[in-house]
Formats: sequence, C-alpha cells, structure tokens
Amino acid sequence: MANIVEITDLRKSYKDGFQALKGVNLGIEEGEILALLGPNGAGKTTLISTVCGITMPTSGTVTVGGHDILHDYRAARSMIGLVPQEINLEPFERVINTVRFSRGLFGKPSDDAAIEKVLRQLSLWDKKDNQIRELSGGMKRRVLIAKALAHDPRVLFLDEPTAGVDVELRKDMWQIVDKLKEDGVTIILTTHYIEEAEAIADRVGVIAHGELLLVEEKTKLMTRMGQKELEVQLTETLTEVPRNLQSDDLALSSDGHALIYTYDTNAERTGITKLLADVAAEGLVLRDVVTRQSSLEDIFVNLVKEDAA
Ligand SMILES: Nc1ncnc2c1ncn2[C@@H]1O[C@H](COP(=O)(O)OP(=O)(O)OP(=O)(O)O)[C@@H](O)[C@H]1O
Repeated sequence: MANIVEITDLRKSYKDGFQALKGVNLGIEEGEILALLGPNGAGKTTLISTVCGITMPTSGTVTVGGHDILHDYRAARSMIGLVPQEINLEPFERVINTVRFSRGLFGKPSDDAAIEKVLRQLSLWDKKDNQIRELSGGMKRRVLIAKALAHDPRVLFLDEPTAGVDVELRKDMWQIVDKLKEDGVTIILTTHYIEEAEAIADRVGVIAHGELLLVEEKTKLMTRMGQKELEVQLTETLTEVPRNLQSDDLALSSDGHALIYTYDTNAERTGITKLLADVAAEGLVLRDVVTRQSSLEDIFVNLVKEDAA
C-alpha cells in the first residue's frame, strides 16, 4: 500500500541547542494504525507537531499525501487532523458550534451533514447542543477528536489520547480508533501505555532520545523479539537450583516450587527436551509445566535499556 505520510531524515534542534529529533525516517501506510511508543521526553510530541506544521523542522522533509508540509503546507494541513494532549475547549461554547468552527478554520464550506456524521461517529449527536462545560472528561476528549475530524482529514494524529484516563474510558477510546480505521482514516498515536499499542496498533514504532529505534508490525515484533518462559512446577520445594542444572537461563521461583526457564522462541533448539530430561535425572517430580510469552512491555523495556547502554 502507498505511504500517505513520508518522513525523511527529519531533525529538530530547539533554540537552546537541544536535539529533540536526530534524523527520523518513517513511512506511514494509508489506513494503518501506528503507535509511537517512547519514554518521557523521547521526542514523540516534537515528531507529530512537526508533521502537523506546528513546529518547524531544522532539516529533513515531510510529505502528506504527496504534499510537502513546508512548500505546500495548505494542501498538507488539510489532510491532517490533530488531537492534542491538552483539553483546550471553550467551556461556554456548544458542542456543535465548536466542531463547526474547526471545519471553518480549514476554509471548508459549512456542511451540516458532515458535522452530523462526525458527531454521530463519536456518539456526541445527542450532546450537540450542550455546552462543553456540561460534558464529562471522556466526552470532552471525544469533542477534541470531532474537532480534529471536522474538515475530513485522511490522517489523524492523537497525542497521548488516553493519558490519565480510567480503564473504561481507555477502552472506549480504542473502540473509537477502531471505528475510524474502518472508515479508512490513517491513525498515528503516541502513547506511554504499552498495553494500548498492544491492543490497537497494526505497527509499533519505538522512539527514544530523538531516534526511531524500530518500526515493525506488532505481531512480527512480538514473535521476533519475544522470549518465552517455561515454568516447571515441582512437587517439592527447593532452596536453590540443583548444581547439575545451573545455567544462566534457569532460575528458581521465589517460593521454591518451580524452576523458571527462559528461552528464545526463534532459536533452532529451545533446549526444553534436554531440560526436562535433566530435571528427571535429578529425581525431581513434575507437577505441571506452564509457558508464558513475553509481552510488548518486556520487549520495549529491553529495547530502551539496550539503547541507553
Ligand atoms: N520548545 C522547546 N524548547 C526546548 N526543548 C524542548 C522544547 N519542546 C520540547 N523540548 C525538549 O525536547 C525533548 C522531547 O520532547 P517531546 O515533548 O517531543 O517528548 P515526548 O516524547 O512527547 O515526551 P512526553 O511523553 O513527556 O510528552 C524533551 O527533552 C523536551 O524537554
């Protein structure tokens, strides 16, 4: 599929000389959901603000739908919607006017049918005449999305859409993102929450210290980098790993009831057969064996740790 956003060697140094982006290359496919994960200060907001034309790049190029964000900024901007981190709404304005106004900002003719579609998409139609101050926090976030969609953008950027919101609201937001994807909107979201990326993204990008460490399909990433743990539960309690079994990959569980073996899912030989034979040779009796796949969280922590090393 064609890339709708193309970022080439993008660099940003702030006035104080701080390099927030150090040569980012990234192509975003039309219709995908890309989650940008990274610790605080990694450069996520700088990256999306630059693509959205709010921050000026120091060098590099960005095109959206083939339009350069600097030389052809009007065309590029009209294809982008941005949902900022902060809720910046006028408390006494009515929902429908807030969204209408946003459409007008992009020079699009007023179109009540388009506004109704967006408000319905976000389950805000029955609140259209409410003032913003009468809405719950979750609804205000939805209004932010409705505003960002008011001019029918093809690409939607969500900067930390669920920062500080409760689990139920977070799941609500994930459903909204899913629905938008069905409508063909390309979505790029930044998040600290790994479970968010795991739940909704097609691809995951990891950014740290202004560099994109990797971008990969979520499922591939999880298999490629994933490690598995095999928990060998025993009928007796041990105080240490028996001498003949000692290796870097084997540890004793904290209660002494199980041996925990870590292995690489991609290795040609996992070593499980040998381990189980060795366990039997030690005269240990198995109660059960359980396997666990490492989560995106483990992968992320390892990656960022490697980068810092
Ligand atoms: N206007 C600015 N002037 C100088 N430095 C800045 C400016 N804006 C951001 N930075 C610095 O650039 C780095 C990246 O910031 P950015 O907001 O892009 O990170 P982030 O990944 O979005 O972090 P968070 O998850 O905390 O929002 C940080 O070290 C930040 O202090």
